[in-house]
Amino acid sequence: MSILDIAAMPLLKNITIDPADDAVVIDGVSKVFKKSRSLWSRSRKKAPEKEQKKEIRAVDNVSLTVKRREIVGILGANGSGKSTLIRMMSTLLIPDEGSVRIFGYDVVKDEYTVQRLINRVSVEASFFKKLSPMENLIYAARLYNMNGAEARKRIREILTRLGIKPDRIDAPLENMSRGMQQKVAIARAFLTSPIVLLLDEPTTGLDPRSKIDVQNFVNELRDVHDATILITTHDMDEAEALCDRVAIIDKGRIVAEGETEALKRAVTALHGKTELVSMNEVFMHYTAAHLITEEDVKRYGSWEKAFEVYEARREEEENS
Ligand SMILES: Nc1ncnc2c1ncn2[C@@H]1O[C@H](COP(=O)(O)OP(=O)(O)OP(=O)(O)O)[C@@H](O)[C@H]1O
Repeated sequence: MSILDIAAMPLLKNITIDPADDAVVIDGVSKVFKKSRSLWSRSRKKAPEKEQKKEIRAVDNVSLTVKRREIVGILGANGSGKSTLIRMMSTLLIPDEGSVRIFGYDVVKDEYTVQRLINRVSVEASFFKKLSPMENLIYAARLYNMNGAEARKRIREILTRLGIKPDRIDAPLENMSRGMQQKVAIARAFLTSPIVLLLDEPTTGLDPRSKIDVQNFVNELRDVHDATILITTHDMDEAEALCDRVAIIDKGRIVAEGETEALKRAVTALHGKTELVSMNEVFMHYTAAHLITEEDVKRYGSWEKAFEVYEARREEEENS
């Protein structure tokens, strides 16, 4: 029996899963935040106090189904709603509208069962920084009722697989780079039960070699251990290398969905090109193409540059 199969067992006792069920069913989900306006914009707009809050539809009527053993990428620019969606799937936020089901269990009604089925990895992982990766992961293993000696062996194996040198495994976490700490967060998710794994920008800040280590591990989790994986990313190469399917999200809405090859073919045809466009072009087409004019391209020198300027402007407006 492999490391991950054993890890899954104690955690999933008493939960019934039908392997024929879809792993994740998101149905018409929305989430609205109320955000205070900045002092600057308040003084400019001179709105009365009670109108000072603006509503942000972070996730807007999203529906998405993920089959068991699928790797699905959620692609979106900064602030497009990716993390909010992932947080609703992992019970950290309650949807305002719609429902999310994980193997048939509702994230609101069956919160505790869902928490045992999913694992979310994110940069803001909470660790005891004075303790070593091994100590932190042993702590996590205890929470999941794993046997100490077994856990120790598995932790060493996973950390080594992720490229953490043996002498760093027992040294304080606070002395490690952000990228290395990110790997420890990934190891923690792999250590516990990866039935559905939610990876929130898992390789942001990692060097190319480490990115490949993580991507190989993600692939292995699906191929060998039947995990279902959702990944949020800005990295189009990663999406292409890893995902069976992607959903592009813009201002909280899914604007395109499908296999990367099919999306590339569709955008190539829409642009009347003969050579297949890149995933970057697909992304830009669905998120901003209609807003960038020929004049913008001329002014900034290239489509990509014009897109960058557009994104920066959008972020600035949002924060005002
Ligand atoms: N707790 C919150 N309170 C108020 N607004 C929020 C909150 N969380 C997110 N938002 C807003 O909701 C929108 C979507 O944010 P979200 O973090 O989901 O985007 P994202 O696609 O994950 O972005 P990034 O790639 O930068 O992490 C943004 O406008 C953000 O400012």
